[in-house]
Amino acid sequence: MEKITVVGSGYVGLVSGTCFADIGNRVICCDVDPFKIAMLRKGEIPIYEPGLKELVEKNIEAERLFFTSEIGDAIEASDIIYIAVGTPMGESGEADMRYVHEVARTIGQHLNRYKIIVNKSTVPVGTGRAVEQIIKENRKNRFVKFDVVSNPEFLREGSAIEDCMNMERAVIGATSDEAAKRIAELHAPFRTRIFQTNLESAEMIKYAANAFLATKISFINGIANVCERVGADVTAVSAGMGLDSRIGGKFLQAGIGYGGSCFPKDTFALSYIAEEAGFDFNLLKSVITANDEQRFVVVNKLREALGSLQGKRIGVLGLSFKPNTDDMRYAPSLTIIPELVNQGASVRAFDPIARQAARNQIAEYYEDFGSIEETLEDCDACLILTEWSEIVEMDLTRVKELLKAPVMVDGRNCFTTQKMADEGFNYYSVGRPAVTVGSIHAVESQTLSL
Ligand SMILES: NC(=O)c1ccc[n+]([C@@H]2O[C@H](COP(=O)([O-])OP(=O)(O)OC[C@H]3O[C@@H](n4cnc5c(N)ncnc54)[C@H](O)[C@@H]3O)[C@@H](O)[C@H]2O)c1
Ligand SMILES: O=c1ccn([C@@H]2O[C@H](COP(=O)(O)OP(=O)(O)O[C@H]3O[C@H](CO)[C@@H](O)[C@H](O)[C@H]3O)[C@@H](O)[C@H]2O)c(=O)[nH]1
Repeated sequence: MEKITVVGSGYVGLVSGTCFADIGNRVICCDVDPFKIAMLRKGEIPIYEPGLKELVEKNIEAERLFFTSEIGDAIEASDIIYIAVGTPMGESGEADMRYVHEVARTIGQHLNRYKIIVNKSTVPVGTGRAVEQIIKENRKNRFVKFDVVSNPEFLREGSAIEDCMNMERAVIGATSDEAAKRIAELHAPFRTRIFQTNLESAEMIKYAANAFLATKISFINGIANVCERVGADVTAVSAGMGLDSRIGGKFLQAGIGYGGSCFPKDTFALSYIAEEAGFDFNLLKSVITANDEQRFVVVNKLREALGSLQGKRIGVLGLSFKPNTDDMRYAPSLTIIPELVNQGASVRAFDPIARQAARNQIAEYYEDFGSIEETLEDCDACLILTEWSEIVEMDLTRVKELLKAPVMVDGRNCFTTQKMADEGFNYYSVGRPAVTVGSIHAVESQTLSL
């Protein structure tokens, strides 16, 4: 049993802190946000993450999980201190390190005995060394020792508990073998592979992994755009590609590009790191540009399907950057909805969970509704931006009745083209032949014969 303090109780800190508690450790999660801590103490979860509430409650009851905004006290009480604060995108694309540095100062000031400081936030190479230096400069007693370890996090929002409990690997970068061994042992109950390396490589692995996944997505979106123009079907193409184990079938779903709190900022940060180091990472820059452009594919399809967006009413289904999360950071909807409005459309929108979070960001651009039915009533077209299960499973016959005309643009390829042809929709998805019925023949790609 280790005594662990996790500084930062957001998506990563709260989930990993809870999972560390669940495998038998005594964990204090702390945060500068007193409202978050007050909620957590009552067993209320400030974010939407499936299964998290139950696991937090279980570990509070078992007296393994505690919450506080007294960060100094929490640091003094533990032997392993995890840093899990945000590293958002700075003004020039760089990772904004102010929160990590602030935590390092606080740790230095409260270094009352030997501790291992573990960085879980996604940080540029050199951060471990910088954290070490800041702690040294701030510790009151220079004889108190400590070690710094990098242990980047790979969980995905929406399946965070599952990803943490069954992690594919734990990357541990350290300058001290002893400290690395202790963090490896902490992970033993997860029965995962441990990959031990130096601080710098561990920090780089996180950015490289995210940039590679982002590259896969931009690549398949590029292939999808070609597929549309030559009459191929990207779903078949990615399935066929994925059968080659050197390629793998995961992360080859074409759509409206990646969003979320990680890929957009981490690709920018890596591009910035490369530039600072004297390397112009053109491939990565193209991945970013391709992703930005991919958002507009669905706007163009809608405009082509409807002739013009001027005066048209569009029913948007899904606002979060992916299903099973309320996170709106860099969600494609934040770009797409204002663009629809700029082109003269009015927007009605629905999201089962991210409704409030979305409203906080772009409320002036759309009206939001509590159900798919209310949203789509009398709309000129339906636009799918997130593949929430209730959207994928919606009653298409009813959808057709609600819409003025059966026009659907699907940014997530939720339905087979055959199904949509059978249902009688004019259906435009990404990288697949358009399905048209009646008089609307707007998209360049092939029409499915009915
Ligand atoms: N969200 C993910 O899916 C994910 C996955 C892997 C890695 N990461 C990385 O993990 C880090 C955290 O991401 P997140 O999504 O959990 O962020 P978040 O914004 O959800 O949470 C960060 C928390 O840190 C708190 N905080 C800020 N400064 C603090 C301080 N000085 N002391 C105590 N608390 C402080 C904030 O109040 C906030 O609650 C980032 O570097 C991110 O890139 C995120
Ligand atoms: O084939 C795919 C897979 C994903 N996406 C999109 O890519 C984005 C990111 O998806 P996902 O990776 O599932 O979500 P995140 O929760 O952002 O997780 C990523 O970012 C985290 C933060 O760094 C990492 O820890 C995870 O390993 C990494 O998958 C979303 O907008 C998805 O819609 C696609 O368009 N096509």
